[in-house]
Amino acid sequence: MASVMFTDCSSSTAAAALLLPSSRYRVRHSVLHSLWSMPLQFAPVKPILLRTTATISHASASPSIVTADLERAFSTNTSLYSTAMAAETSAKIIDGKSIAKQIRDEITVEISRMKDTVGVVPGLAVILVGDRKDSATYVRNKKKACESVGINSYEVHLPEDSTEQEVLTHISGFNDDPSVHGILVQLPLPSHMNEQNILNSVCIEKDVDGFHPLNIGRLAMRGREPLFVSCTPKGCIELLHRYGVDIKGRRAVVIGRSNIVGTPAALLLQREDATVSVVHSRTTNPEEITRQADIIIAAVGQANMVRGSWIKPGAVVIDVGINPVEDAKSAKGYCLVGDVCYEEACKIASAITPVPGGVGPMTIAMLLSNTLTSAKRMHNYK
Ligand SMILES: Nc1nc2c(c(=O)[nH]1)N[C@@H](CN(C=O)c1ccc(C(=O)N[C@@H](CCC(=O)O)C(=O)O)cc1)CN2
Repeated sequence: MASVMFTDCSSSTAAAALLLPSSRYRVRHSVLHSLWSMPLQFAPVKPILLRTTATISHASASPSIVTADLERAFSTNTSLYSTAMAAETSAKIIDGKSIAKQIRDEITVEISRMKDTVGVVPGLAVILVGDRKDSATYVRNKKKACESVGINSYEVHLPEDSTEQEVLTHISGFNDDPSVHGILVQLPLPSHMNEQNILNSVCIEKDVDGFHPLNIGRLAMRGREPLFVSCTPKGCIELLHRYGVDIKGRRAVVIGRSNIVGTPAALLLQREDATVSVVHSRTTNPEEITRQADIIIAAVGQANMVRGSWIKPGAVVIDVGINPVEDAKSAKGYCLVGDVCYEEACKIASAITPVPGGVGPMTIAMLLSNTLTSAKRMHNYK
């Protein structure tokens, strides 16, 4: 369970203790509050280059992105570049919801082609343990997304007090089942379970979440290829590609160093030839480091932590955070905000993901993409 913050960026660290579904990738607020909220001077610098919308619509037509990890959605040698918008104009919105829809459409076509050609239908097994409402919602959305593209889904829902061994037994069954091409265990797991043991037991050929240490290890090594890249970081990079953001040679800052987002996001950016810094709860002067970045990926789980003054004019901002904040105007009494103070950032960045509707939908789209990749690989289908 997570606390609810206030929507106003200036009071972002004042938590009101209401009980709500947890935000993702949560870190200890008390540590972050003191270490991350020191004000810094604003220093204007050069904006990053973005391709124009003409290139983006070209990108939309390409189906190639779903066929291989990190494959480029479109050629990078187009000369349609423009300088980013000036600081006083609003940032371009990086629309994860619509890109995710495009990707689902591309996957639907691929799956139908594979079924018609070799008679194989990809299968995804999902294991959910416990009664967290947010996890149940994510699993439901994953099942719906599978249905929408033609992937078979198999769900095991275990009670909160299940044993680790029960989870391992189900994983072992799915590891041996040829109709299952992808296995995922919804996180977080109940605290009495050893997450590491459980994630290690998913066979790497079916590790569509990309959480197995061998897949993460391969991602970290030059000359090695992971079989799968975890879905949220992969979705972040996919958004940058599809919006024509140059990564090569750029300075990137990843805020947060979790195993499932921050660390793989930093590794992916490095593979794309960015110069990468990771800012975390023990970083001194996080604002100063972040303000040098052309590309920022914020994945820390603290509402509105990244203020406008942290952002270099023209930078591209990918906000992974999904944090509930108090909102009297909403029927639910809360709304979702990111780790970045959107109202400030959109005046300074050249492009930014919204929350909701940014990275979140991409996580599920990338899961579908990984499941398709897995089925193709197992059946040697191009
Ligand atoms: N096994 C895994 N566990 C978890 C993962 C994961 O990738 N694999 N990631 C998160 C949760 N998650 C998927 O599992 C996820 C979170 C959020 C969204 C999403 O679409 N968010 C929407 C807003 C949703 C809302 O209204 O509540 C958005 O940002 O627009 C999708 C998937 C932790 N666990």
